[in-house]
Amino acid sequence: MSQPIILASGSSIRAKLLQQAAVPHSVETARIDEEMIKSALIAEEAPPRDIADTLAEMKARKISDKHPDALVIGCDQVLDHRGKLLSKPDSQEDAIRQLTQLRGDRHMLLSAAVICEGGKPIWRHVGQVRLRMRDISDSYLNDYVTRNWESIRHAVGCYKLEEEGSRLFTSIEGDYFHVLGMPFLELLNYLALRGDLAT
Ligand SMILES: Nc1nc2c(ncn2[C@@H]2O[C@H](COP(=O)(O)OP(=O)(O)OP(=O)(O)O)[C@@H](O)[C@H]2O)c(=O)[nH]1
Repeated sequence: MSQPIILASGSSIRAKLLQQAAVPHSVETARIDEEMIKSALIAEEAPPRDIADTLAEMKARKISDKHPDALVIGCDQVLDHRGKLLSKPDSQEDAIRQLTQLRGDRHMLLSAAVICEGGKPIWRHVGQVRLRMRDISDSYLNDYVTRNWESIRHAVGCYKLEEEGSRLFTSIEGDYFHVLGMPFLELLNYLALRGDLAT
C-alpha cells in the first residue's frame, strides 16, 4: 500500500487534475498568511520563483507536520509582469485594471509544487511559462470580466486558460499545466518513479 497523498491546496483545478488522473488523494487546505509572507520576501528582493517555491513549501510543511506519514503536496503560483508580482483580483475593477496592464504584453507564470514527508521537503519543482496577451479592446475586456467574474476571481492572472481565457492569448511558451497552476507532469513523474503510481 503506497503512502496516502494529501493536496494542501484550496485550488479546485489542482484537485481536479489529480482526480481526473485517477490519483487517490485527500485535500486539506493549509491556511498561511500568503500576502504577509509574499510582502516580506518582496522586501528582501527574492526572485518570483523563490517566492512561489517558499509559499508552496510552507503550505506543504504545515499539513505534513499534522500528517507525517503522508506525502503532502503544497503548491503556489505567482504572476510576474516585468518584475511586478500580481495577485488574485480583489474586485471586478481590480481584474479590469490588471488585465489592462497585461494586454498587448508578455508575462510569466511561475507554478511551484513541493512534496513534504515527515514535515520535511523531499521533492520540489517550479514550472515557468511565458504568455503573450492580445491587445484586447476595452469593451471586450470589460465584457470578459463581467461574464467570467465568478470564475476568474480565483485565478492569479484574472483568466482561466481552459475557459474563455484562451481568447486572450496570441502565444504561450511552456507547459499547459503550469498555466493551470501546478507542475503536474513533473509531479506525476516523481510519484511514478517512487512507485506510488502504477505505470
Ligand atoms: N482553472 C485555472 N486556474 C488558474 C489558471 N491560472 C491560475 N489559476 C489559479 O490561480 C490560483 C493561484 O493562486 P495560489 O495562491 O497559487 O493558489 P490558491 O488557489 O490560493 O490555493 P492554495 O494552494 O490553497 O493557496 C491557483 O488556484 C491556480 O490554479 C487557469 O488558467 N485556470
